[in-house]
Amino acid sequence: MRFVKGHGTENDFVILPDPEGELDLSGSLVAAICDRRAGIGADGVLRVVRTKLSPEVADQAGEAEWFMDYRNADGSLAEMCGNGTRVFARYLVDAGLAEAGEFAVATRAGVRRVRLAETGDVAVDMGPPRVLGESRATVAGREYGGLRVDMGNPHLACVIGDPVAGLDLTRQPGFDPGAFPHGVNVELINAVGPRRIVMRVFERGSGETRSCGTGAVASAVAAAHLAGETTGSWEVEVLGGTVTVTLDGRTSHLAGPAVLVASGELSF
Ligand SMILES: N[C@@H](CCC[C@H](N)C(=O)O)C(=O)O
Repeated sequence: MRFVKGHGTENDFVILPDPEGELDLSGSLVAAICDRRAGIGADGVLRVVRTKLSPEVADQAGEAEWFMDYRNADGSLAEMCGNGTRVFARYLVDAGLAEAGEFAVATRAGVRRVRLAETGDVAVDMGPPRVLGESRATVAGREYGGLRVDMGNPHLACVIGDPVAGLDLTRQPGFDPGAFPHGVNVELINAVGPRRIVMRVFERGSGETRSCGTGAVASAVAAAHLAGETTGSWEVEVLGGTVTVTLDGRTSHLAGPAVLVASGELSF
């Protein structure tokens, strides 16, 4: 099985080209590939398959030729992955499957438009964030209030007003299962300057990761909400670098580096 490895601000993925949809990608195979000692190691898998051959998103085939079939490191499915979409776009162009410039990608959360800049950055229109109210997360016995933000996938974005570096995110933060029946990605955020925030994230299905695109947008939305703003650009510092989130009142954009670092043959 061919694979390519890539990352967006160190949110890393194993890309599996499967244009004709022939791969039987079980949850246990995904978990084995993502294992950082016995496998390649990654936060998730991006299967590259033609949209028209994927019944769950075939209605997007008129707009997007390729479907980003995203799986978390534990093998679970997720609706959307912001950094994954950017790395997926980089792969499509490098593999000659899409023309550089602007094009659409199918995801479980709907069509997302991506744009490759000459600088090497990849930007994606992430769609309108939906703010669903407030909730609470518990980290190492301490409760934090946060905003529930739906980015196609569920987020609880908590601006904690303190540095996030020392937080223990080795375990899943506590959350209200009534508010998040399918689990949640939890962001802990500190505002460090005008429209500049530092974020750490515990991802549903992957644990703490060094970046999360949907989480960065949810975090910018939470910081904006607290500041009484609805539009503007936020620099979001994550463990793996910095991404830029732009909110325009209608939709949201995520931009940052997306690179491919290796390719090879899997013997699973
Ligand atoms: N890292 C991703 C989000 C991946 C999915 C998430 N773990 C979930 O289960 O919703 C991103 O960059 O958005």
